[in-house]
Amino acid sequence: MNLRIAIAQLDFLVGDLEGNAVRILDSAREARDRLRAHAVVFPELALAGYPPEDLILRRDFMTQAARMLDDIAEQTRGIDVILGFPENRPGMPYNSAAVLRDGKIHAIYRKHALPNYGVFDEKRYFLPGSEPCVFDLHGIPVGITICEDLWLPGAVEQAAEAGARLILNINASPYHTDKIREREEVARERIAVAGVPLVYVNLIGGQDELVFDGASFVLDREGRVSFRAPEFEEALVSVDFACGERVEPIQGDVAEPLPQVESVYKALVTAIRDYVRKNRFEGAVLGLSGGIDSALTLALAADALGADRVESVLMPSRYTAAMSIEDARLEAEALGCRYHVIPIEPAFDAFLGMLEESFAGLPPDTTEENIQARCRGVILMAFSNKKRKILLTTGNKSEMSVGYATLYGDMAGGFAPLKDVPKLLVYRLAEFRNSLSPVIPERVIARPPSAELKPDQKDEDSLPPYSILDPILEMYVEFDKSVDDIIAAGFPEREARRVAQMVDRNEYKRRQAPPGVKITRRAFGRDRRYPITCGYGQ
Ligand SMILES: Nc1ncnc2c1ncn2[C@@H]1O[C@H](COP(=O)(O)OP(=O)(O)OC[C@H]2O[C@@H]([n+]3cccc(C(=O)O)c3)[C@H](O)[C@@H]2O)[C@@H](O)[C@H]1O
Ligand SMILES: Nc1ncnc2c1ncn2[C@@H]1O[C@H](COP(=O)(O)OP(=O)(O)OP(=O)(O)O)[C@@H](O)[C@H]1O
Ligand SMILES: NC(=O)CC[C@H](N)C(=O)O
Repeated sequence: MNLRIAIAQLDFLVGDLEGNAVRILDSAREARDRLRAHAVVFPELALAGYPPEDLILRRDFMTQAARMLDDIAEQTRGIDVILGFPENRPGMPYNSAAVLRDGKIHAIYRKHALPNYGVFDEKRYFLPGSEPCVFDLHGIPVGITICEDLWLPGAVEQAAEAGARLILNINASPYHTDKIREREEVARERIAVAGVPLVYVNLIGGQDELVFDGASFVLDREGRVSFRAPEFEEALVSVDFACGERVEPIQGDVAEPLPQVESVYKALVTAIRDYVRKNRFEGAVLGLSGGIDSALTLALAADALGADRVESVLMPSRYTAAMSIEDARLEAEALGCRYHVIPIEPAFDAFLGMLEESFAGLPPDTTEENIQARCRGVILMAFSNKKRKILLTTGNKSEMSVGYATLYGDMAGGFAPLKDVPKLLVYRLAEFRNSLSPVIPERVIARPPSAELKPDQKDEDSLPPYSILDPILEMYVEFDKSVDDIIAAGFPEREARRVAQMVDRNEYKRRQAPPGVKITRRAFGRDRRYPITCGYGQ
């Protein structure tokens, strides 16, 4: 006998209980009628979206979630529906999975392992379950587990001991580079002990600082991948199991993991697209300088939203090189995005005039540089207000780490696509995008980066070269290494200490920065929470 299971690798909008319920019912019908599946499996907390955060603390939200689950169950016929939902037991919320069958809730599993590190806060919201859930699916005992349950010994083995011959693990596992390999490795470790095949169903789509990449998969009992869904695409697909003495997955399509730079590019595109769509913006606007950060951000936005929904503004000052304006024009034209040219000199002059008397006798310094960045911020926010387009900031992770950006200037905006992308990766992403079609002039990639806020300014006047800065930052921010560790790894003491100091001192800036999407092991934002006011430092 064969068992057919549909994997629903779909995007659910956080908080949209009604919309998500409709998607679940529509997909269940499609899985039953088109795919002829015995069961359809949705991701973790599909009904609520992930992560629902403090919505879980609201009684009205939890009551409505319970009502929607009953509604879905009532309308479920001819197929088993397995889905994640927030369980409403007064004072005792659980992160649960339900098996819906023939108009009823047939079984419930409560997640055992609640992740409470990195971007996860599940202990703030949920109590841990302790019981296994094994149900009969067309004569096969099937166990359910939820996401983190796979990352620790316990729940999967317990389900197998309770008789499960197949595990369905439902997930909301966010992307970072190399995550597919990590997931499949832990899954392999678990089933090596449990000795049963496993179906892993992941969420897809962008949600604030997170992006979910899908890449759902099936492992046979030996840990071989017999199916893998594509990354960053919705999919409703079936996988078959031959059920004799053993339950064996039948070989299906195995999507190859994308090369790293391409997967980051897709993650950023997905994050921008979903942030704009889910927050109902008409499109996006950004300042286009002729530098690489804004060039890449424009390409990402155009790929995410379509060129006709993205506008750019070129705002030359007295320090802007003619080449920069020319390159910015070429970038907008190559992508087919509308652009406006608005010199900032009149506003800059007006501000200097207004401050002249108060600042008499004080030498020019970064104050004047910052006024230029803030003139641009005012203009860009006007575009955002008038056109209902989100303002994308262009700062990358290297700059955000060391505070090389102006508060209320180039940091003004609503979403920061490159916030977790180190500068050296910005270059690789630009080259990758150009390999699809040339949209960023080669000299923009080749030229040394400059903020163009004073004559002949180069980033390297204020910062170590990115070839030194980025690896130091990776050690300090992503791997929590000490300055001594960094020096021991061969970096100059002066640079190591200076970089660590800049990172520590600029927490206040990052706390005021717009959200951006996590693509590395450790991003700024909910993934790295340091005090602003802090007596510990280098
Ligand atoms: N602990 C704290 N908590 C809260 N606020 C704090 C603070 N410490 C300073 N501040 C405030 O922050 C101000 C300093 O920050 P801010 O006004 O931003 O100015 P600041 O960091 O001094 O200057 C901006 C830097 O970014 C560079 N930049 C600007 C624009 C673009 C780029 C680029 O690469 O694209 C680079 C620019 O060359 C300059 O080095 C202080 O005057 C004070 O008001
Ligand atoms: N002349 C300009 N016209 C329009 N926007 C500008 C201009 N100068 C700066 N900006 C905005 O401020 C941001 C920060 O400036 P900055 O020069 O640091 O970045 P960049 O030019 O994109 O890249 P790079 O850091 O490589 O120079 C730009 O990305 C852009 O959004
Ligand atoms: N939602 C979860 O339990 C996710 C935790 C898990 N370690 C992951 O990132 O895949």
